[in-house]
Amino acid sequence: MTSRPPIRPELREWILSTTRAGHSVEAVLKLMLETGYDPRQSRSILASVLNMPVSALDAHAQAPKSPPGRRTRHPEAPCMNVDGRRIDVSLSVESPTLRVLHNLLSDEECDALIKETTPRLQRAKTVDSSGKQQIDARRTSEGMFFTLGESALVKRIEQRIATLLSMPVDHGEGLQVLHYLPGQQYEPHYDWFDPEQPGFAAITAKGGQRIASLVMYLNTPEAGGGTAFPELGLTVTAQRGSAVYFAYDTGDHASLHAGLPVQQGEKWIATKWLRERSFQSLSRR
Ligand SMILES: O=C(O)CCC(=O)C(=O)O
Ligand SMILES: [Fe+2]
Repeated sequence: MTSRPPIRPELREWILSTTRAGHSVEAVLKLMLETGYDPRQSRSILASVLNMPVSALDAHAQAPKSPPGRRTRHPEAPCMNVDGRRIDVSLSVESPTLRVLHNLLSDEECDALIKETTPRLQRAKTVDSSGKQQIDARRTSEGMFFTLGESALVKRIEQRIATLLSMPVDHGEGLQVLHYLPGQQYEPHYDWFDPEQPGFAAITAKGGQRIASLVMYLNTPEAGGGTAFPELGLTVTAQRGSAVYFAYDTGDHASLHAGLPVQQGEKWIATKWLRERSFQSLSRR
């Protein structure tokens, strides 16, 4: 293992602000070389700050431009036939783009996902402005991430989502499962990453921006626990096997949403976030 040299905070900040301002990785490397950094050192520093392997950096630097971002296909009422299932679209909103879906998952799939998750729970984390996972007081649930295609069940669900939204599986982040107990909630937030945050370049270096979310309910809480969209005055009821899908552009404030406090019983959800570009390699699947 090679240990990485410490990176001066001013240099880190300069790299982040320069890439955030739209300069390519190649241009940043060129500037570093001109300032006197040696080629190997600059690549290693840049890869570390942008949180990507040096090999990905090389591929990035050679690529003339990122491919244009893709968008999900929005499910259409009254229903979509996917994977031998009839998925009902019971509510459609156009701004923000939002769909309530019934029968996305079977009862058996919901129960099996909860069972696979239970031994691996820990306090849910959010991504901080530098791209690191952190415990967040706004989110009091417990949760965990599956890797892409981690189990046969996860793979099946991911494939169903990919077909439903017409988006390759590798544009998805790993499935996140959250567990809320009475009083626990997820306060209002956006799922897209804020370009004003210093870590934006690092968070979006792989996969680009988030473009859509799918929150799947794995059980029906006895009371509370819906997903609220305050800008719409809408609360989607958490119901086993159902889901809320919403798509957004960067800066879309109408997509503000919250997991309301569970009042009685518990709440289990699985969330799939979609990126505009390929987010991960499928080589291990
Ligand atoms: O718990 C909910 O209903 C919403 C979850 C959510 O917003 C998220 O996982 O990003
Ligand atoms: Fe969210």
